[in-house]
Amino acid sequence: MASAASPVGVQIKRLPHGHGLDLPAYATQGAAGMDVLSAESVTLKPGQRHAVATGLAMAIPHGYEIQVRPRSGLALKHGITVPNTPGTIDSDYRGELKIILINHSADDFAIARGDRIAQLVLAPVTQAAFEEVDELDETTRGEGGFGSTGGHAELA
Ligand SMILES: O=c1ccn([C@H]2C[C@H](O)[C@@H](COP(=O)(O)OP(=O)(O)OP(=O)(O)O)O2)c(=O)[nH]1
Ligand SMILES: [Mg+2]
Repeated sequence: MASAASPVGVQIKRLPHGHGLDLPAYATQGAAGMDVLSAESVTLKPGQRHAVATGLAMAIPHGYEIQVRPRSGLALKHGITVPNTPGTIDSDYRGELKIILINHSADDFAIARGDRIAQLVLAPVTQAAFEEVDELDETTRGEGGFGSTGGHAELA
C-alpha cells in the first residue's frame, strides 16, 4: 500500500476575533480537506453572498496553495456553496482568510460562530513559464473542443 505524503507545515495566525475557535482540522484520518470555522454569526438571505470571516491568516509555503471548497452537506441540504470554488489562497497572502458563501436556497440560512462552513485543501502549484511561439505542433484533436468528441445523447 502506498504511504501517505508527509504533512506540509503551514504557519497560521489567529487574529483577535479568531481567538477561542478551533483551527481548521481534518475530520477523519483520510480527509482531503480541513473543515474551517466561521468567526462570525451571520444570516444569508436567499441569493445573498457574503465573505465570511475566519479570524485566521496564514503563510502557505511557496509552491503550494490552499483551495477553498464547499461542504457537500451544506450544498445538498441548504444550497450553501462557494461561488468562486475552488477559491485560491496564494502563498504570499497574509490577510484574513475569508470564505465566500452564497445561499442558493429559497430560505434564510443562519451561520453561527464556530460552524464548519467550508473545507481547505492544500495543493502543490507549478508555475508556468510561457514560451511564445509562432506555430504550435499538430495534434489529432487540433482545434476541436467543447463537445467535439461527442458522447452526449442528441435530442431527436
Ligand atoms: O475565497 C477566497 C479567495 C481569495 N481569498 C484571498 C486570498 C487570496 O490570495 C486573495 C486573492 O484571491 P484571488 O486571486 O482569487 O482574487 P482576485 O480577485 O484575483 O484579487 P487579487 O487582485 O487580490 O489577486 O484573496 C480569500 O481569502 N478567500
Ligand atoms: Mg488574483
